[in-house]
Amino acid sequence: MLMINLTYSQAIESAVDLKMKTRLQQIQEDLYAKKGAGSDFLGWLDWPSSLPDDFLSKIEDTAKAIRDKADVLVVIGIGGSYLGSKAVLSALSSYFPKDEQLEVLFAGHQVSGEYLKQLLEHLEGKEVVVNVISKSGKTTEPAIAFRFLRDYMEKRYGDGAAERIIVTTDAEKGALRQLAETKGYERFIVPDDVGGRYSVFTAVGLLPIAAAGHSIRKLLDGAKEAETTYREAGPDNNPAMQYAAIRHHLYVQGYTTEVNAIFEPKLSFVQEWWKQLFGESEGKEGKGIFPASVVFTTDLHSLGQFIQDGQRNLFETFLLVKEAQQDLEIFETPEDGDELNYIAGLSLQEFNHIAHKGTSNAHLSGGVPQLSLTVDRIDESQIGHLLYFYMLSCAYSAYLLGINPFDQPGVEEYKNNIFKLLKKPGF
Ligand SMILES: O=P(O)(O)OC[C@H]1O[C@](O)(CO)[C@@H](O)[C@@H]1O
Repeated sequence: MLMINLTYSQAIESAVDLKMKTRLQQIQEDLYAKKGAGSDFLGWLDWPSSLPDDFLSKIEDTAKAIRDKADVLVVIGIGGSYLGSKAVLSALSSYFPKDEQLEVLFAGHQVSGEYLKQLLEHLEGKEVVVNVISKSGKTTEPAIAFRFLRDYMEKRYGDGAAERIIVTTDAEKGALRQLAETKGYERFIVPDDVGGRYSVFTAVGLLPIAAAGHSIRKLLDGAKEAETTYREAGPDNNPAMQYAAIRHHLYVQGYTTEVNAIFEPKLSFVQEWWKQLFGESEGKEGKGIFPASVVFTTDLHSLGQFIQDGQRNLFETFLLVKEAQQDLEIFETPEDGDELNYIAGLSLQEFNHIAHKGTSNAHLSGGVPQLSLTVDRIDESQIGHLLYFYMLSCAYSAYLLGINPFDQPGVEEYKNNIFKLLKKPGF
């Protein structure tokens, strides 16, 4: 069970006052009645509890088929079609995967010729499956990557390439859907009412996660636990509401940047996913909190200075893990040449807990308001709970700003400019 521990008492006391509680209750009512702005995109809200078993079995069977025939799965996608699975895979997989495990690699999340060329070289001599993911089916970066990967697969496997390419896209629209039909690729659907950054529990996230051998049922159990817990709870005992309320309270006082801070580097892509979720949902109409992230203790030796002493417009949210899955203990040496014997017996996780305490106190005294979210450990169910928690809280947070959490009109601006510069027909 996820715990939210809000360490900035001043913020808690005044953030969730009576007026705020009334606003949160109204948002809750509208959210579940699907009455708020963007309510056509609320498919994710009860998604974990309404997933049919045969859908999950189909994902698991396809995942097994991928593992049976491939050494490498290349997942092509960008934004919400990439970050959800990348976040979960980074959190759950070993830092140094074993050779016999399926290697999951990503493409189409940037446009680097060097990356793509080296990726194609890396695939030589390995058995490959490609999962190309795009809700719209027309995003340029993954389309470019897929053109190269498709060509590679067809040259290498001939007619057999079609059995090694899986498409995840809209049921009806988009160039990718059309291509999948023409070529006879296996298809998974991105539901109409789920936007990219809310799609981690659909086939978008689930297929790559299952292919890597993680339990999607446990992941969804965690999400389901969050779904049911936060659906009923009111502002006094609903951390998803409280996190949104405190962010909002700080925002109106001029704290316009939130720094998400972790001590476990495995969570760094959860931070990247969180940045898209909150940034793309809230950054509109001249409003929004800028989502930033740091990995401690690494960044205490770079950005720590700014957080401690720089411009006072930021607040910090620690994302903490109570128990480490694996740990090491600092041992004594007879000569004590590095002068570390004084901490002999201390585990590295204990070191991080102490580092958190020291950092938190320092930053509080530097005038940085703080929250902390704690998960018991990093496993499928806790990550499922955490991601659902963030999605729900993000909806509350955007509604508190008076913003539609589910569109991204600003993204079109740069896309149109690029198309004009590229002289794309029709632009
Ligand atoms: O899945 P698609 O349609 O390729 O979109 C990828 C990403 O691009 C965006 O539209 C922004 O560029 C995101 O909202 C989305 O997650």
